[in-house]
Amino acid sequence: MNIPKEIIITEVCPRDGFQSLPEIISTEDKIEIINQLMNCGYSQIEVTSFVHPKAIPQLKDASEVLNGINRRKDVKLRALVPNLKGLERAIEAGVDKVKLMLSATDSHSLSNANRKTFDAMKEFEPLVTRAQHSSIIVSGSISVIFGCPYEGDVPIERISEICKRYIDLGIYDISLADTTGMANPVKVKRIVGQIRDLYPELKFSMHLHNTRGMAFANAVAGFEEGITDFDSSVAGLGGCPYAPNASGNIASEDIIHGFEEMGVQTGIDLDKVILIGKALQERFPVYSNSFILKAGKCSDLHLAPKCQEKIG
Ligand SMILES: CC(C)(COP(=O)([O-])OP(=O)([O-])OC[C@H]1O[C@@H](n2cnc3c(N)ncnc32)[C@H](O)[C@@H]1OP(=O)([O-])[O-])[C@@H](O)C(=O)NCCC(=O)NCCSC(=O)C[C@@](C)(O)CC(=O)[O-]
Repeated sequence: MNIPKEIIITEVCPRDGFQSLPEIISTEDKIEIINQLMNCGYSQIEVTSFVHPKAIPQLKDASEVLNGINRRKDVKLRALVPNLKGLERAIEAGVDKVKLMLSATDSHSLSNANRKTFDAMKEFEPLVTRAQHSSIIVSGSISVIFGCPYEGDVPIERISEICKRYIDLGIYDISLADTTGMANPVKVKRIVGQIRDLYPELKFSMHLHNTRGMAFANAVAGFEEGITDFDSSVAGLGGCPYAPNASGNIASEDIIHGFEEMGVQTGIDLDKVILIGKALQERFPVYSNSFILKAGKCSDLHLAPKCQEKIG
C-alpha cells in the first residue's frame, strides 16, 4: 500500500480531556500542563472551549488559561465554540483557530447545544462573518457521525446535507467525531468513502473515542481512506458529558506510537508525551485509558535486561 509518510495530531486533552472530570483543575495547573504540551512538538493544541460556563464548569476559566500560556509561534491554539458568543470570547482571549460544535442528530444536538442541528448551523452564519473579520480560522465538526447513542446510525443523506451546509458557510475543514465509540473500521471506510466521493473539496479529520477499544483500528481505517489529521488526548482522558456512556478519547501515546510503528511520522516527542500522561494518569487513574502508559513502547522491550540476558 502506498501510504502517506506523516500525519498531524492535534492534542485535545486540555479541552475534551478535562471537560468532564469531576475534580476542578486549577487554572495554574491547566496552564502548566498546556505549557508542557507545547514543548512536545504538536503543531496544534485544542486548549479549551468557550461554551456556557454552566454547561462545562471545568472550563469556565478559558480566558484566564489562554492568557497564562507561554505562546509559541509554531503551535496554533484552537478552541471549541458553539456560537457567536463563544467566538467573541475566543477572539478576545486571542485564539488562532476555532472548531464549531455540531451534532449529526437532533437528539444529541438538543442535549449538547439546546437546539436542533440545522438551527445550530443557522447561528453559524454571523459567526463565520465575524471570524473572517478577525482572521480566525474556522473548522467544523460533526459529532455522533458514526452512530448516535439516542438515534443509532445516521443516514448518509443527513450527513451529506450537513456537509453541503458547511460548504455553503465556506467551511471546508470538518472533524468527523465518534463521540461514544460506535464506529468500526468497516463503517468508517463506508462513511468516509461516501462523503469524500460526494464532496472531494472537503478536508476531513477524525476525532475518535476509545469507548469500546476500536479507536486505533478506526484511525487506521480513516488513514486508509486518506485522512491524515487526527485528534487525541494525553492519557486517554475525555468524553462529552452530554452523550450517555461517552468516555475517553484515543490516547495520544497510543496513536502516536501506533502510527510511528507503522513508519508514519507525527513530529511529536513521544517520551515527553508519556511523561505528561503518567502524571495525569496518577492524578486521574479512573479516567485514564492508555495502552502505552501501561505497557510501554515496543522499542523499550528491546532494552529489557531479561531479554538481553537470555540472548547472552
Ligand atoms: C450552546 C449553548 C451555549 C446553548 O445554551 P442556551 O441556554 O440555549 O443559550 P442561549 O443562546 O439561549 O443563551 C442563554 C444565555 O447564555 C449565554 N451564552 C450563550 N452562549 C454562550 C457562550 N458560548 N459562552 C457564554 N455564555 C453564553 C447567552 O449570552 C445568554 O445569556 P443571558 O442573556 O441569559 O445572560 C449551551 O448549550 C452550551 O454551552 N453547550 C455546550 C455543551 C458542551 O460544551 N458540550 C461538550 C463539548 S462537545 C463535545 O465534547 C463533542 C466533541 C466536540 O468533542 C466531538 C465529539 O466527540 O463528538
